[in-house]
Amino acid sequence: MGLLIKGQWHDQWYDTEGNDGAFVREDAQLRNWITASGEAGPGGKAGFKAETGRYHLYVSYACPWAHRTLIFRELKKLSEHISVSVVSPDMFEHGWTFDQNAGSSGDDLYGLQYLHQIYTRNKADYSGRVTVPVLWDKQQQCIVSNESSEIIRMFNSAFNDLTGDQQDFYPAELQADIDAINERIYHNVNNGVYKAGFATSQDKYEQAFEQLFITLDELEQRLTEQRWLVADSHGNSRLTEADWRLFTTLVRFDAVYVGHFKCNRQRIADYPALSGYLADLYHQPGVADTVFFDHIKRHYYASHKHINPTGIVPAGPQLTFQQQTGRASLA
Ligand SMILES: N[C@@H](CCC(=O)N[C@@H](CS)C(=O)NCC(=O)O)C(=O)O
Repeated sequence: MGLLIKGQWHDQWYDTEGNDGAFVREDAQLRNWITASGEAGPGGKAGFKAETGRYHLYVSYACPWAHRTLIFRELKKLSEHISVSVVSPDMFEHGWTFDQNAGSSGDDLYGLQYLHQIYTRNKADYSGRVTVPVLWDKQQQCIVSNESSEIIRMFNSAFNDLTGDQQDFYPAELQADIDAINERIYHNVNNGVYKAGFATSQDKYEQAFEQLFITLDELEQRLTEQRWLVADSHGNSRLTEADWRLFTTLVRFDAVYVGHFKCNRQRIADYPALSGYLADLYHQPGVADTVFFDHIKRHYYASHKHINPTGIVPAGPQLTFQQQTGRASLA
Protein backbone atom coordinates (compact mmCIF):
# COMPACT_ATOMS: atom_id res chain seq x y z
CA MET A 1 0.00 0.00 0.00
CA GLY A 2 1.48 3.35 -0.90
CA LEU A 3 1.33 6.40 -3.11
CA LEU A 4 3.09 8.27 -5.89
CA ILE A 5 5.00 11.45 -5.11
CA LYS A 6 6.14 13.27 -8.27
CA GLY A 7 5.96 10.01 -10.17
CA GLN A 8 7.97 7.98 -7.60
CA TRP A 9 6.30 5.12 -5.73
CA HIS A 10 6.48 5.27 -1.90
CA ASP A 11 5.34 2.37 0.26
CA GLN A 12 3.35 4.22 2.92
CA TRP A 13 0.14 3.53 4.88
CA TYR A 14 -2.60 6.17 5.42
CA ASP A 15 -1.62 9.07 7.65
CA THR A 16 -4.22 8.93 10.41
CA GLU A 17 -1.92 10.55 12.98
CA GLY A 18 -2.31 13.94 11.30
CA ASN A 19 -6.09 13.60 11.83
CA ASP A 20 -6.27 12.52 15.50
CA GLY A 21 -6.58 8.87 14.50
CA ALA A 22 -9.29 9.39 11.86
CA PHE A 23 -9.14 7.95 8.34
CA VAL A 24 -9.71 10.70 5.77
CA ARG A 25 -10.22 9.56 2.17
CA GLU A 26 -8.48 11.63 -0.52
CA ASP A 27 -10.61 13.05 -3.32
CA ALA A 28 -10.09 11.46 -6.72
CA GLN A 29 -8.06 13.76 -9.00
CA LEU A 30 -8.81 12.56 -12.52
CA ARG A 31 -12.32 13.63 -13.39
CA ASN A 32 -13.00 13.76 -17.16
CA TRP A 33 -16.26 12.45 -18.60
CA ILE A 34 -17.12 10.23 -21.54
CA THR A 35 -20.14 11.72 -23.32
CA ALA A 36 -22.18 10.59 -26.32
CA SER A 37 -20.92 13.49 -28.46
CA GLY A 38 -17.43 13.91 -27.02
CA GLU A 39 -18.28 17.33 -25.59
CA ALA A 40 -17.03 18.02 -22.08
CA GLY A 41 -19.15 16.59 -19.25
CA PRO A 42 -19.76 18.14 -15.81
CA GLY A 43 -15.97 18.26 -15.19
CA GLY A 44 -12.63 17.90 -16.96
CA LYS A 45 -11.76 18.17 -20.66
CA ALA A 46 -13.70 17.47 -23.86
CA GLY A 47 -12.64 14.74 -26.27
CA PHE A 48 -13.91 11.51 -24.70
CA LYS A 49 -16.62 10.32 -27.07
CA ALA A 50 -18.49 7.10 -26.32
CA GLU A 51 -17.13 4.53 -28.80
CA THR A 52 -17.02 0.74 -28.90
CA GLY A 53 -13.66 -0.75 -27.93
CA ARG A 54 -12.05 2.57 -27.05
CA TYR A 55 -12.15 2.38 -23.23
CA HIS A 56 -10.70 -0.02 -20.67
CA LEU A 57 -11.59 -0.43 -17.02
CA TYR A 58 -9.02 -1.39 -14.38
CA VAL A 59 -10.74 -2.86 -11.33
CA SER A 60 -10.23 -4.90 -8.22
CA TYR A 61 -12.93 -7.49 -7.53
CA ALA A 62 -12.33 -6.78 -3.83
CA CYS A 63 -13.03 -3.07 -3.96
CA PRO A 64 -16.57 -1.77 -3.34
CA TRP A 65 -15.95 1.39 -5.40
CA ALA A 66 -14.66 -0.53 -8.40
CA HIS A 67 -17.51 -3.00 -7.96
CA ARG A 68 -20.04 -0.25 -8.74
CA THR A 69 -18.47 0.25 -12.16
CA LEU A 70 -18.49 -3.50 -12.92
CA ILE A 71 -22.19 -3.66 -12.02
CA PHE A 72 -23.04 -0.75 -14.31
CA ARG A 73 -20.96 -2.27 -17.12
CA GLU A 74 -23.08 -5.40 -16.73
CA LEU A 75 -26.50 -3.76 -16.25
CA LYS A 76 -26.01 -1.29 -19.08
CA LYS A 77 -24.86 -4.01 -21.51
CA LEU A 78 -21.41 -2.52 -21.93
CA SER A 79 -19.36 -5.73 -21.72
CA GLU A 80 -18.89 -5.84 -25.49
CA HIS A 81 -17.90 -2.20 -25.57
CA ILE A 82 -15.60 -1.71 -22.58
CA SER A 83 -12.80 -4.19 -21.75
CA VAL A 84 -11.59 -4.95 -18.22
CA SER A 85 -8.40 -5.92 -16.39
CA VAL A 86 -8.49 -7.14 -12.80
CA VAL A 87 -5.71 -6.53 -10.29
CA SER A 88 -4.61 -9.11 -7.73
CA PRO A 89 -6.51 -9.06 -4.43
CA ASP A 90 -3.16 -8.74 -2.61
CA MET A 91 -2.06 -5.18 -2.00
CA PHE A 92 1.38 -5.11 -0.42
CA GLU A 93 4.46 -2.91 -0.82
CA HIS A 94 3.87 -2.17 -4.53
CA GLY A 95 0.17 -1.41 -4.12
CA TRP A 96 -2.21 -3.00 -6.64
CA THR A 97 -0.39 -5.43 -8.94
CA PHE A 98 -1.05 -7.41 -12.12
CA ASP A 99 0.52 -10.55 -10.66
CA GLN A 100 -1.23 -13.40 -12.45
CA ASN A 101 0.08 -15.91 -9.90
CA ALA A 102 -1.84 -13.99 -7.25
CA GLY A 103 -5.25 -13.72 -8.90
CA SER A 104 -4.83 -10.86 -11.40
CA SER A 105 -5.97 -11.16 -15.01
CA GLY A 106 -2.75 -9.32 -15.96
CA ASP A 107 -2.62 -5.92 -17.63
CA ASP A 108 -4.26 -6.65 -20.97
CA LEU A 109 -3.15 -3.38 -22.55
CA TYR A 110 0.54 -2.94 -21.75
CA GLY A 111 1.60 -6.00 -19.74
CA LEU A 112 2.61 -3.78 -16.81
CA GLN A 113 3.46 -5.15 -13.36
CA TYR A 114 1.85 -2.50 -11.17
CA LEU A 115 -1.20 -0.26 -11.33
CA HIS A 116 0.92 2.75 -10.36
CA GLN A 117 2.61 2.41 -13.77
CA ILE A 118 -0.78 3.18 -15.37
CA TYR A 119 -0.96 6.38 -13.35
CA THR A 120 2.55 7.46 -14.40
CA ARG A 121 1.82 6.51 -18.00
CA ASN A 122 -1.01 9.02 -17.79
CA LYS A 123 1.16 11.65 -16.05
CA ALA A 124 4.86 10.99 -15.44
CA ASP A 125 5.09 13.18 -12.32
CA TYR A 126 1.72 12.20 -10.78
CA SER A 127 1.34 12.65 -7.02
CA GLY A 128 -1.45 10.92 -5.12
CA ARG A 129 -2.84 7.56 -4.16
CA VAL A 130 -3.15 4.84 -6.77
CA THR A 131 -6.74 3.65 -6.55
CA VAL A 132 -9.16 1.46 -8.48
CA PRO A 133 -11.31 1.86 -10.48
CA VAL A 134 -9.44 3.53 -13.36
CA LEU A 135 -11.16 4.20 -16.67
CA TRP A 136 -8.56 4.34 -19.45
CA ASP A 137 -8.80 5.77 -22.97
CA LYS A 138 -6.88 3.46 -25.34
CA GLN A 139 -7.00 6.05 -28.15
CA GLN A 140 -5.44 9.00 -26.31
CA GLN A 141 -3.55 6.69 -23.89
CA CYS A 142 -4.68 8.52 -20.81
CA ILE A 143 -6.90 8.16 -17.76
CA VAL A 144 -10.45 9.41 -18.25
CA SER A 145 -11.46 9.12 -14.59
CA ASN A 146 -10.59 7.47 -11.30
CA GLU A 147 -13.84 8.40 -9.57
CA SER A 148 -16.36 5.55 -9.42
CA SER A 149 -19.42 7.73 -8.69
CA GLU A 150 -18.81 9.59 -11.95
CA ILE A 151 -17.87 6.51 -13.99
CA ILE A 152 -21.27 4.95 -13.18
CA ARG A 153 -23.04 8.12 -14.31
CA MET A 154 -21.18 7.97 -17.63
CA PHE A 155 -22.06 4.31 -18.03
CA ASN A 156 -25.68 5.09 -17.18
CA SER A 157 -26.22 7.23 -20.27
CA ALA A 158 -23.24 8.01 -22.53
CA PHE A 159 -23.28 4.72 -24.46
CA ASN A 160 -27.07 4.35 -24.84
CA ASP A 161 -27.02 4.93 -28.61
CA LEU A 162 -24.42 2.17 -29.02
CA THR A 163 -26.01 -0.40 -26.73
CA GLY A 164 -29.68 0.44 -27.26
CA ASP A 165 -30.10 0.09 -23.50
CA GLN A 166 -32.30 2.88 -22.17
CA GLN A 167 -32.54 1.88 -18.48
CA ASP A 168 -31.99 4.96 -16.37
CA PHE A 169 -30.61 4.56 -12.85
CA TYR A 170 -30.40 8.33 -12.33
CA PRO A 171 -33.71 9.67 -13.68
CA ALA A 172 -34.08 13.47 -13.74
CA GLU A 173 -37.17 13.53 -11.52
CA LEU A 174 -35.47 11.54 -8.74
CA GLN A 175 -32.02 13.14 -8.83
CA ALA A 176 -32.46 15.37 -5.78
CA ASP A 177 -33.63 12.41 -3.65
CA ILE A 178 -30.90 10.14 -5.01
CA ASP A 179 -28.21 12.76 -4.31
CA ALA A 180 -29.49 13.26 -0.74
CA ILE A 181 -29.53 9.57 0.17
CA ASN A 182 -26.19 8.96 -1.59
CA GLU A 183 -24.60 11.67 0.53
CA ARG A 184 -25.81 10.15 3.79
CA ILE A 185 -24.89 6.59 2.76
CA TYR A 186 -21.48 7.62 1.41
CA HIS A 187 -20.30 9.25 4.65
CA ASN A 188 -21.88 6.86 7.14
CA VAL A 189 -21.95 3.50 5.37
CA ASN A 190 -19.78 3.23 2.22
CA ASN A 191 -16.93 5.22 3.69
CA GLY A 192 -18.23 4.73 7.25
CA VAL A 193 -17.01 1.12 7.41
CA TYR A 194 -13.53 2.30 6.34
CA LYS A 195 -13.60 5.08 8.94
CA ALA A 196 -14.33 2.45 11.60
CA GLY A 197 -11.82 -0.07 10.26
CA PHE A 198 -8.89 2.27 9.61
CA ALA A 199 -9.31 4.48 12.72
CA THR A 200 -6.27 4.44 14.97
CA SER A 201 -7.98 6.03 17.97
CA GLN A 202 -10.81 4.58 20.05
CA ASP A 203 -13.04 7.64 19.82
CA LYS A 204 -12.78 7.99 16.01
CA TYR A 205 -13.65 4.30 15.70
CA GLU A 206 -16.64 4.67 18.02
CA GLN A 207 -17.91 7.79 16.21
CA ALA A 208 -17.82 5.97 12.87
CA PHE A 209 -19.42 2.86 14.41
CA GLU A 210 -22.27 4.89 15.89
CA GLN A 211 -23.03 6.82 12.68
CA LEU A 212 -22.87 3.59 10.68
CA PHE A 213 -25.47 1.78 12.77
CA ILE A 214 -27.74 4.83 13.15
CA THR A 215 -27.84 4.98 9.35
CA LEU A 216 -28.33 1.22 8.89
CA ASP A 217 -31.24 1.39 11.37
CA GLU A 218 -32.81 4.20 9.32
CA LEU A 219 -32.33 2.26 6.09
CA GLU A 220 -33.86 -0.83 7.68
CA GLN A 221 -36.93 1.23 8.56
CA ARG A 222 -37.19 2.69 5.06
CA LEU A 223 -36.78 -0.71 3.40
CA THR A 224 -39.46 -2.24 5.58
CA GLU A 225 -41.91 0.03 3.77
CA GLN A 226 -40.53 0.11 0.24
CA ARG A 227 -38.56 -2.19 -2.02
CA TRP A 228 -35.88 0.31 -3.17
CA LEU A 229 -34.35 3.38 -1.51
CA VAL A 230 -35.97 6.11 -3.59
CA ALA A 231 -39.68 6.42 -4.40
CA ASP A 232 -41.41 8.55 -7.05
CA SER A 233 -44.26 11.00 -6.40
CA HIS A 234 -46.81 8.12 -6.57
CA GLY A 235 -45.04 6.27 -3.76
CA ASN A 236 -43.62 3.60 -6.06
CA SER A 237 -39.98 2.91 -5.37
CA ARG A 238 -37.57 2.67 -8.28
CA LEU A 239 -34.28 0.80 -8.55
CA THR A 240 -31.63 3.55 -8.89
CA GLU A 241 -27.89 4.09 -8.58
CA ALA A 242 -28.43 4.75 -4.85
CA ASP A 243 -29.29 1.06 -4.41
CA TRP A 244 -26.25 -0.11 -6.34
CA ARG A 245 -23.98 2.16 -4.34
CA LEU A 246 -25.35 0.72 -1.09
CA PHE A 247 -25.25 -2.86 -2.40
CA THR A 248 -21.46 -3.05 -2.81
CA THR A 249 -21.00 -2.25 0.90
CA LEU A 250 -23.83 -4.52 2.11
CA VAL A 251 -22.59 -7.51 0.14
CA ARG A 252 -19.16 -7.28 1.85
CA PHE A 253 -20.54 -6.47 5.30
CA ASP A 254 -21.00 -9.83 7.01
CA ALA A 255 -18.00 -11.43 5.32
CA VAL A 256 -15.52 -8.63 6.04
CA TYR A 257 -16.67 -5.47 7.77
CA VAL A 258 -18.24 -7.16 10.83
CA GLY A 259 -14.97 -8.86 11.78
CA HIS A 260 -12.08 -7.11 10.06
CA PHE A 261 -13.39 -3.53 10.43
CA LYS A 262 -15.07 -4.21 13.83
CA CYS A 263 -18.53 -3.14 12.59
CA ASN A 264 -20.04 -5.76 14.84
CA ARG A 265 -23.12 -4.38 16.59
CA GLN A 266 -25.05 -6.71 14.31
CA ARG A 267 -24.79 -8.33 10.91
CA ILE A 268 -26.83 -7.49 7.81
CA ALA A 269 -28.29 -11.01 8.25
CA ASP A 270 -29.80 -9.77 11.54
CA TYR A 271 -31.74 -7.00 9.76
CA PRO A 272 -34.83 -8.56 8.09
CA ALA A 273 -35.45 -5.81 5.54
CA LEU A 274 -31.82 -5.07 4.69
CA SER A 275 -31.02 -8.75 4.24
CA GLY A 276 -34.04 -9.26 1.96
CA TYR A 277 -33.05 -6.15 0.03
CA LEU A 278 -29.47 -7.43 -0.32
CA ALA A 279 -30.80 -10.73 -1.69
CA ASP A 280 -33.07 -8.84 -4.08
CA LEU A 281 -30.15 -6.87 -5.52
CA TYR A 282 -27.80 -9.86 -5.60
CA HIS A 283 -30.31 -11.80 -7.72
CA GLN A 284 -30.89 -9.06 -10.32
CA PRO A 285 -29.74 -10.45 -13.69
CA GLY A 286 -25.96 -10.44 -14.14
CA VAL A 287 -25.14 -9.09 -10.68
CA ALA A 288 -24.05 -12.29 -8.91
CA ASP A 289 -21.42 -12.72 -11.64
CA THR A 290 -19.74 -9.51 -10.48
CA VAL A 291 -19.31 -10.71 -6.87
CA PHE A 292 -16.09 -12.60 -6.04
CA PHE A 293 -15.85 -13.52 -2.36
CA ASP A 294 -12.42 -15.12 -2.76
CA HIS A 295 -10.96 -11.76 -3.86
CA ILE A 296 -13.03 -9.80 -1.34
CA LYS A 297 -11.97 -11.79 1.72
CA ARG A 298 -8.39 -12.24 0.61
CA HIS A 299 -7.83 -8.57 -0.10
CA TYR A 300 -8.93 -7.20 3.24
CA TYR A 301 -7.71 -9.90 5.57
CA ALA A 302 -4.38 -10.58 3.86
CA SER A 303 -3.41 -7.06 2.74
CA HIS A 304 -4.13 -5.07 5.90
CA LYS A 305 -1.35 -6.55 8.00
CA HIS A 306 -1.49 -3.80 10.63
CA ILE A 307 -5.11 -4.87 11.34
CA ASN A 308 -4.65 -8.63 10.87
CA PRO A 309 -0.93 -9.37 11.29
CA THR A 310 -1.16 -13.12 10.57
CA GLY A 311 -2.90 -12.51 7.25
CA ILE A 312 -5.19 -15.48 7.96
CA VAL A 313 -8.35 -15.29 5.86
CA PRO A 314 -11.40 -16.56 7.77
CA ALA A 315 -13.13 -19.61 6.33
CA GLY A 316 -16.65 -18.37 7.13
CA PRO A 317 -19.20 -17.02 7.46
CA GLN A 318 -21.93 -18.86 5.61
CA LEU A 319 -23.87 -16.22 3.69
CA THR A 320 -27.58 -16.75 3.34
CA PHE A 321 -28.56 -14.03 0.85
CA GLN A 322 -27.19 -16.17 -1.98
CA GLN A 323 -30.03 -18.65 -1.30
CA GLN A 324 -32.69 -16.12 -0.29
CA THR A 325 -35.29 -14.75 -2.71
CA GLY A 326 -36.20 -11.09 -3.23
CA ARG A 327 -39.07 -8.89 -2.03
CA ALA A 328 -40.97 -8.19 -5.24
CA SER A 329 -44.22 -7.88 -3.27
CA LEU A 330 -43.17 -4.45 -1.88
CA ALA A 331 -43.94 -1.27 -3.86
N1 LIG B 1 -13.01 7.90 -4.81
C1 LIG B 1 -12.57 6.68 -5.30
C2 LIG B 1 -12.09 5.79 -4.18
C3 LIG B 1 -11.51 4.52 -4.70
C4 LIG B 1 -10.65 3.78 -3.65
O1 LIG B 1 -10.33 4.33 -2.59
N2 LIG B 1 -10.28 2.52 -3.95
C5 LIG B 1 -9.47 1.75 -3.01
C6 LIG B 1 -9.78 0.28 -3.10
S1 LIG B 1 -11.21 -0.20 -2.23
C7 LIG B 1 -8.02 1.85 -3.40
O2 LIG B 1 -7.67 1.62 -4.54
N3 LIG B 1 -7.16 2.15 -2.42
C8 LIG B 1 -5.74 2.20 -2.58
C9 LIG B 1 -5.14 3.32 -1.78
O3 LIG B 1 -5.86 4.11 -1.20
O4 LIG B 1 -3.90 3.40 -1.78
C10 LIG B 1 -13.72 6.06 -6.06
O5 LIG B 1 -14.83 5.94 -5.53
O6 LIG B 1 -13.51 5.73 -7.22
